[in-house]
Amino acid sequence: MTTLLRRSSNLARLSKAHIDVNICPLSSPLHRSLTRSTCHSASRTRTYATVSPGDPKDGKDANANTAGKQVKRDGSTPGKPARGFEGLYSDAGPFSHQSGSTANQQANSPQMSKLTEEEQKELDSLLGTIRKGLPASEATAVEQSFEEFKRKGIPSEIREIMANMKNRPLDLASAAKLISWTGKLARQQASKRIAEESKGFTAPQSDENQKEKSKEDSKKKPGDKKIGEFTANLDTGTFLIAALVAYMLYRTVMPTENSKDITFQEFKTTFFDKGLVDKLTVINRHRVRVDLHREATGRMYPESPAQHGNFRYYFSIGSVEAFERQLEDAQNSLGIPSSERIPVSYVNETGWMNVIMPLAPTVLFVLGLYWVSRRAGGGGAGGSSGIFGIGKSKAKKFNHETDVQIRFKDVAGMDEAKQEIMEFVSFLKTPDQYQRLGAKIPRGALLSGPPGTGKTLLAKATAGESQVPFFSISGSEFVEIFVGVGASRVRDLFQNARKNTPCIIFIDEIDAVGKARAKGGFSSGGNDEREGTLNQILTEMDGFNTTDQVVVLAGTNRPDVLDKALLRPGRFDRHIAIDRPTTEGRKQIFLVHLKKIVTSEDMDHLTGRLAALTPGFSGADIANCVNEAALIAARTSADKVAMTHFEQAIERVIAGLEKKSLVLNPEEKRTVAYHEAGHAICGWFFKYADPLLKVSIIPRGQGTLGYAQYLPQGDAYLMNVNQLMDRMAMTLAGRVSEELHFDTVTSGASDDFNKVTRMATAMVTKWGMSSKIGYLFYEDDQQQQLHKPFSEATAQNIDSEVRRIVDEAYKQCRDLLTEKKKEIGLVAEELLSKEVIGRDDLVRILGKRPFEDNKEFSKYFDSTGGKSAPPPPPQELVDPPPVGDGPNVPTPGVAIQRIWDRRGNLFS
Ligand SMILES: Nc1ncnc2c1ncn2[C@@H]1O[C@H](COP(=O)(O)OP(=O)(O)OP(=O)(O)O)[C@@H](O)[C@H]1O
Repeated sequence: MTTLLRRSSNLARLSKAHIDVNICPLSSPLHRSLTRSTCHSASRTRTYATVSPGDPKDGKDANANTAGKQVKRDGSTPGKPARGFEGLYSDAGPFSHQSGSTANQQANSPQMSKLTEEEQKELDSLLGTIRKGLPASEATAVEQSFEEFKRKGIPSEIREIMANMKNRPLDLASAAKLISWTGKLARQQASKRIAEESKGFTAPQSDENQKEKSKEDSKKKPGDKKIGEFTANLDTGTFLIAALVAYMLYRTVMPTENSKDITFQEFKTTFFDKGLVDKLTVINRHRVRVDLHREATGRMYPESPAQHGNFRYYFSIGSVEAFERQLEDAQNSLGIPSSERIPVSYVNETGWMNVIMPLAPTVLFVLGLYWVSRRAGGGGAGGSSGIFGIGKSKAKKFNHETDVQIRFKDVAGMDEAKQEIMEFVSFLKTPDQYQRLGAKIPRGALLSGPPGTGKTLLAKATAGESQVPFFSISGSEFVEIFVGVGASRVRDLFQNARKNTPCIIFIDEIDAVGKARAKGGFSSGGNDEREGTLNQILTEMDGFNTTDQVVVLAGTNRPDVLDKALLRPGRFDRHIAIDRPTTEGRKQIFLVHLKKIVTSEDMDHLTGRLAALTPGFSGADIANCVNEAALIAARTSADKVAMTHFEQAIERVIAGLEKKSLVLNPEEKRTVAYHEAGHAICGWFFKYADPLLKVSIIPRGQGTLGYAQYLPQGDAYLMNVNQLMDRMAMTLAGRVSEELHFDTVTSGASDDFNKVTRMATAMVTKWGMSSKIGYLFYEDDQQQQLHKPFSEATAQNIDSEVRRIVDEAYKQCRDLLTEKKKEIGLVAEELLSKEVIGRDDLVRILGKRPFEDNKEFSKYFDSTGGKSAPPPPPQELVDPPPVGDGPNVPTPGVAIQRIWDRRGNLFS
C-alpha cells in the first residue's frame, strides 16, 4: 500500500468510489456544494482548460472513469488529450500545412500549439489594452496577427517557455529564444502580407479601379508609401514582440489560473491517500505547494489540469509544526516507511506584489510629479513637456501652408487697418526692397480696439498673406505660479521665432503682461513676476537685428493701460486702432459671413438692411448673428435662411431669448404697452430722436419685459445739445406716459433714469455743455471716487446742473406727451392687441413722420422703398439708444433695446 502512494503504475488498482468522490472538489468550487452523484455528472460538462464541453468522447471517458475502466488500463492508455492540445506535439503544425509545398519549408515550420479558450480570452483582453495605445493602422495589423495566433496556435516552444516561467524567472536563454521566435513570427506575418499585397497588385484591375487607385496614389505625399511599408512590415513585428512579451509577463505575474487552493483534507483524500504526491514545499511557513506525479495523476484524473507541467495545488497551514505533525500522522497511518516518506522542503518566496508594494508610494509620487509637470509645461510648439518644459513657450505655431488659410479678403470693413498692416506683408515677402534703401523695418504693430472687432483675424490674415509661420499666444499664457517662468517663456518664444524666420508672432491680450509697471515701491510679488515678463519682452524686441524677419503683432482692448516703453518706436512702432465697423463695414462683414449661408434673399438688400439693423455690432457679433439665423432656420426646418430668420437672430443677440414662460398679468401688460407707446411717440415727433422701427411687449432675456428697435439716423460720432436733449426727453417718455395714464408709477423706468443721468453728467463734466461748470473735463474713473478732482462747491454745482438738464428734458417730454395723449392711447392699444407693432403700423396710426429720415436707411424699411419682411413673431419693449461716454466713443445712434426690469435693475 505504501508503494501505491509513490508509484503511479499502481494507481489503477484504486477503487472507482474514491475517484468519484474526490474528483469533485478539484473541478470547481461550485461543484463542492453538489451531492456526490451530481458532482460526477457535473464533471462531465465542466470546462477545464483542456476539455471542451460537448465533445462526444467526454461523456464516454467520464463514464469510463466512473466505471473504473480507464483506471484498469493501468496507464497503458493515457488520458484523452485535451481539446486544443491534440496537435501540440504533432508534426503537422498549421504552418506546415500552409507552407508544406517544399520539404525545406516543412523542416523550418514550427510545431504549433493551439491556444486554449482561456488563453484566447487573455489574448483578447491583451489586444484590447494594446489597441488603446496604437494608431488604427497598427492596431489592425496586431489584431490580424492575434487572429492568426488564435487560428493556428503559437509555437510549442514558446508555450514551453511560458510554462517554465511559472516556476522560475525568465532566463537569458529563454528570453533570447522568445525574441527569436517573435521575430520569426513577425517576419512570417510581414512576408505573408507582402505576398498578399503583391497578389493584389498583379490582379487585373478595371480601368475605373486603376483610375481610382492612381488618384489615391497621387494624393499621397512622396514619403507616404515608404512609411506605410515600414509600418506594415517592421512595426507590426515590433508590436508583436511587445504583445507577446506583455502576454508572458502577464502570465508570470498572474499565475492564479495555473494554481488552485485546496484544503488539507482535500489534499489528503484526493492525492495523498492515492499516492499521487511527489513532493511538498512549504512556502513562507504558511502555504504548501503540492507537486504531483503528473503521469499518474493524468491517468487517474484525465481531465484534471494537474497533469500539465505548470499546474500546482496549494493549501494553507496554521503552523509548520502542526503541519509536520499532521503529515507524520497521515504517513504513519498509511504505514509508509521513513525512507520513502514524501520529501518536504522549506522555501521563502517573495511575490511580485511584495516587491512592488514597498515601491508603490515612490512610483506614485514620481508619476504625480510627472503629471503635474506635464500640465504645467503644457503642450506648446516648443515641445514643452515634462518638468523641464515649464519654462517653454506655450505659443501655438500655425503652419503657413496648411493652418493659416485666412487672407485679407476674409477680413472685411477695416480698409485703413489693412492698408497699414500691408507694409508688414511686403516686408516679409520682399525684405530686400527695404534693406537696399537702408530702411528700418517696423518691429511690430499694436492692434487695439473693442472685443470682437477682428484684431486676431487681421493678424492671422497678415500671416496668411505673407505665407510665413504664425506663432500665436495669449498674454496670460506667460503667467505661471513659478517666478521667472514668464520671462523664460518669452525667451523661448522669441528663440523659436528666430529659428523660423521669416515669421509673425501674435501676442493676444498683451495687457495681461504689458500693463504699465508700478511706480514707487508698492509692487507685490505677482507684479514682480509680470514686470519680469514685460522686461523680457522689451529686451527681446530690442534684441532683433534689423535684418531679422520677425514681426511682432499684439492685440489689446486696453491700449491705455500699456507700459509706455512697449509703445515706443523700435518696439510696437505702429498703433492700429480697430473700431466697431461703420454701416458700410458691417455690410461687408455680413457679405463675408453670408457666403457660407444658403439664402435666396437679394444680397444687396439683405446686407443693407441687416447693417442698418445692427449699429454698434462688432465683427464677432455679426458672425454670431449670421450663425444664429442659420440655426433658427434649421430649427424651423426651412430650406433657406430668410430675412425673418436674420431679424429674429438680431433680436436674440440684442435682447436675449424670448421668455414664453414669463406671463405678465393684464395690468402689467397695459403698463408696459403705455410705457413703450410713450417712447414711440417721442421718437416719432422729436426731430433729433430715432424713429421707432419695431416694438414688442413679449418678455425676453433676463428680466426684460419689452424690447424696441429704432431706426438710427446713421453712424453718428458727434452729438449736439439738441440731439442730446431730444434723446433724453425720449428716454424719459416711458415714465411720463405712465404718469399721464395711470394713478401710480412703476419701477420700470430705472434703466431710463440711469441713461439720462449718465448723459446729463457727461454733458456737464466732459462735454462743456453747462455754462455754470464751464469748459472743464472731469475724469470719472474708479480711482477718483475717493479723491474727487473738484471741490465740494463744484460737486454741488455739477449736481444742480445735471438736475436742471434732466428737468428740462422731462418738461420737454411731458409737454409733447400731454399734447399727444390720445395718440399714445392708440399706439398702446394696438400694441396690446398685436404684441408687436412695426414702422408701418405707426405710419398708419400717426401718419407720416413730420421729419425727413435717413434716406439710406429708410429705403430698407419703408414698405414703399424696401422689401421689409413681416415682423418676426415675438419681441419686447424698447427704449432709446445709449449714448457714448466720451466724444470719441462712437456709440451714439446705437439703437436698440431698452430693458424694462421688474426689479428696477439695469439690464442692458
Ligand atoms: N472684420 C471682420 N471681418 C470678418 N469677420 C470678422 C471681422 N471681425 C471679426 N470677425 C469675426 O469675429 C470673430 C472674432 O474676431 P477676433 O477674434 O479677430 O476678434 P478680436 O478683436 O481679436 O477679439 P478680442 O479682442 O476679444 O480678442 C472672427 O473669427 C470673425 O469670424
